[in-house]
Amino acid sequence: MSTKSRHRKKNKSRSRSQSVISENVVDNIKEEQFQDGPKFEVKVSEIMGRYIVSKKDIRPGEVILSEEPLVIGHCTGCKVQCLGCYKCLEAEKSFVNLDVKNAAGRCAARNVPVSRDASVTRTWECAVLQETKSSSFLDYADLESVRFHLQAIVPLRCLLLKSTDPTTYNAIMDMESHDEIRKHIPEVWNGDQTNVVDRIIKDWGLTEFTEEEVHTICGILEVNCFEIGQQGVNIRGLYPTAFLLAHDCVPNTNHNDEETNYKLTIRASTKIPLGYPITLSYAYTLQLHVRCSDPTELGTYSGALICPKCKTGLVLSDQPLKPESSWSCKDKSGKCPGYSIPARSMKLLLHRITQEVEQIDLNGIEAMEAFLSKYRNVLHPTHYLCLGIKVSLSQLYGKINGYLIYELSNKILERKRDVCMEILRVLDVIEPGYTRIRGVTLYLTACSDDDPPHERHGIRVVLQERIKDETKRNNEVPNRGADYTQLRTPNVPRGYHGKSRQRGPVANQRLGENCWKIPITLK
Ligand SMILES: C[S@@+](CC[C@H](N)C(=O)[O-])C[C@H]1O[C@@H](n2cnc3c(N)ncnc32)[C@H](O)[C@@H]1O
Repeated sequence: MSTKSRHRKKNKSRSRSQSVISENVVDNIKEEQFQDGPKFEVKVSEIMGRYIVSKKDIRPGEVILSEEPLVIGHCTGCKVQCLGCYKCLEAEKSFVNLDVKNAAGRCAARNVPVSRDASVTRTWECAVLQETKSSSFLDYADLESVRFHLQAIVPLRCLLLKSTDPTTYNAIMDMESHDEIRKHIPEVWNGDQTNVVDRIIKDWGLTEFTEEEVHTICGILEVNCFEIGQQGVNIRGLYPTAFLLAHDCVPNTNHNDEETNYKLTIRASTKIPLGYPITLSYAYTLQLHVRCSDPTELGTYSGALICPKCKTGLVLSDQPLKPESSWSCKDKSGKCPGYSIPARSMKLLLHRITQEVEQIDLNGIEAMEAFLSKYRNVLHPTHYLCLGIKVSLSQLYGKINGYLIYELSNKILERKRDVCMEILRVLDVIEPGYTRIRGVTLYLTACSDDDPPHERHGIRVVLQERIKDETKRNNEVPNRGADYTQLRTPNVPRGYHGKSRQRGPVANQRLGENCWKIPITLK
């Protein structure tokens, strides 16, 4: 099971404290879902629109709602994925050989991508694709172009519901699309025009739909979809009720989707008192930087850099709510002569470092440690880029060949423990309560959530066991050694911090601690 984040709305995000709660209750919750009635009700705020609040005190771990999607399909920015099972097919040789009939990777009848395991005849839109000959536009010699075509599949699925299932279509059309805002963002609006609107109406000839209607569907998908899917299958889904959850940088729920039917279950991660908004984070919490108005990000410093002038002060945003704001050293000791960097230079610097992170091999423990060492004088230790790497390290130490738990030296075990504790300290602030990542990290440190934070040092138990064992071994021969199998890590997706990583060598070793000195040219 994977925990995924919802697409974050980029253009209008305000804090909960700004919301004005109206007494209107929208009565669209399926009461039969819970024996003792729904645990939430819908309210309307002038700022947030509809959102849900708890109708009773909810305990951590309690299921708040569980439902199947109205529609699912390829994400924007998808790979060439099967229309039925969404498996990535880009490695299929048959794509480049258009003479191969019935080859896996391409459906001979409709020319659309289909895996060996899934039949495209089961997908809703196949008849339409066949009738409109839309798949004749697919050029498998140019996979990039095929990817763009696939972006129109979910909008098409939504539009087809208009005649096949008008109730579901109306439920979808009742969601927010933010058309008025999106119209003024050319890269969004024009991208949708080319990749979806023109594709469906002009290329595929489905003239029964208006441009306005297709744009609205694009907006609805962008604002309300959840990213779902597991094991490298990245797709998006629209859910009938879950879309109502408001965003909070420190959410009080977590969610997961099931592998076969993509059923989404939302659980409370903390106690949610009666009448309190039920929230989730629209972005991965570990990647959210600049948490509303607080430049310290609630004291986690997950966006902070270390000042290149005084070497100790932290460089934070001067006005976190303004993306164009400069960043400067906030040293209060008087040691710093003053340091400031414009927003664009900061963005470029982070872009460069992010690219470097993305080059690190998914199992590259040494490369990850080298990255942390290289940037130790540049990025705060809990900067989101370092934290992402540390989440990977916490899972890799003890898990991969050459670093299996019983092979780890005391020093590396201590490193694993320290990394886990650092992650837990940040999670205590930004993702409190019962969440999957907390569970995994606690497991990795072999400690319990009941332990007070300063006593979370389960690996110490292992170290003590080992010392005892080694002492014993010195006295009693032969000895088969301590049994560390209990400490095997659960099967968690690699790089769980949610960032997909490319394989390849760690690039740009030259940057390192001197990266602040590299001239940053702005266009
Ligand atoms: C997925 S929809 C949530 C349901 C929506 N409020 C409705 O009435 O259909 C996401 C939209 O809700 C609003 N929203 C959600 N959380 C918010 C927050 N914390 N502050 C301001 N607006 C929020 C934004 O307009 C956002 O684009």
